[in-house]
Amino acid sequence: MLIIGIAGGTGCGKTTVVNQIINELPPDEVGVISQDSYYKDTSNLSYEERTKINFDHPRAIDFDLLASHLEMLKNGEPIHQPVYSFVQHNRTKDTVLTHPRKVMIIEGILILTNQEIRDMFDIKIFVHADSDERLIRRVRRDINERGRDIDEVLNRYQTTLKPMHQQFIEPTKEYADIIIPNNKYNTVAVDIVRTIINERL
Ligand SMILES: Nc1ncnc2c1ncn2[C@@H]1O[C@H](COP(=O)(O)OP(=O)(O)O)[C@@H](O)[C@H]1O
Ligand SMILES: O=c1ccn([C@@H]2O[C@H](COP(=O)(O)O)[C@@H](O)[C@H]2O)c(=O)[nH]1
Repeated sequence: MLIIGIAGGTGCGKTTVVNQIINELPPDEVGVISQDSYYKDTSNLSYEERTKINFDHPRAIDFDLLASHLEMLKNGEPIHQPVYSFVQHNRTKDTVLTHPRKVMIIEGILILTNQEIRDMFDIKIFVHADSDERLIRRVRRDINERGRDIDEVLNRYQTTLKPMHQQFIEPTKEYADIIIPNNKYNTVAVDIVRTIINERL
């Protein structure tokens, strides 16, 4: 199994890059796991309390569960990947049965911050987009797809996203084997990653 980790700040285009990579690959040979699925279960908190959680700090992520799931996949066992709701700020009761594939892609803002997870990756990729570009994309996406308003997105950006990005996410760029510049759509970089995967397949 080839395990690829794709990190980068919110809105840099991780999900888009992953979709471009897997688009022309055989679906039964590639699997995707999102770090977002591994936000800790916070059902013990009220909705109001959950809105105050710092979702951009490594402690928000259940890395133990993610590590054990990756271990299971490596051993050829399927996992029940949790499903997260950005509207409820919590895990749902659903899970997605995820089978081991020849290539597993794990994407998320914080996945390179955890050494145990980092050491499981055969290839580490960091997607870079400038912070103004990421903020513009985040505003659009959170309002259109995640039920937020402009004040919520901008407040969260100033108080949490920006400092957490500087403290935890940007420094993990140094662990990357490949850095993909993604201020514009980068088909060349996507083709290179696809070629590497095809060689393995
Ligand atoms: N290179 C790009 N140029 C313009 N818009 C982009 C680019 N990459 C992604 N986007 C858009 O930006 C938003 C955030 O992208 P997404 O892939 O969800 O980022 P991430 O998963 O890193 O948060 C989406 O609406 C997506 O369509
Ligand atoms: O309940 C939640 C959980 C997380 N977030 C934000 O999501 C991004 C990470 O997702 P990307 O797709 O990589 O942007 C992170 O910055 C969290 O702040 C949220 O808004 N609500």
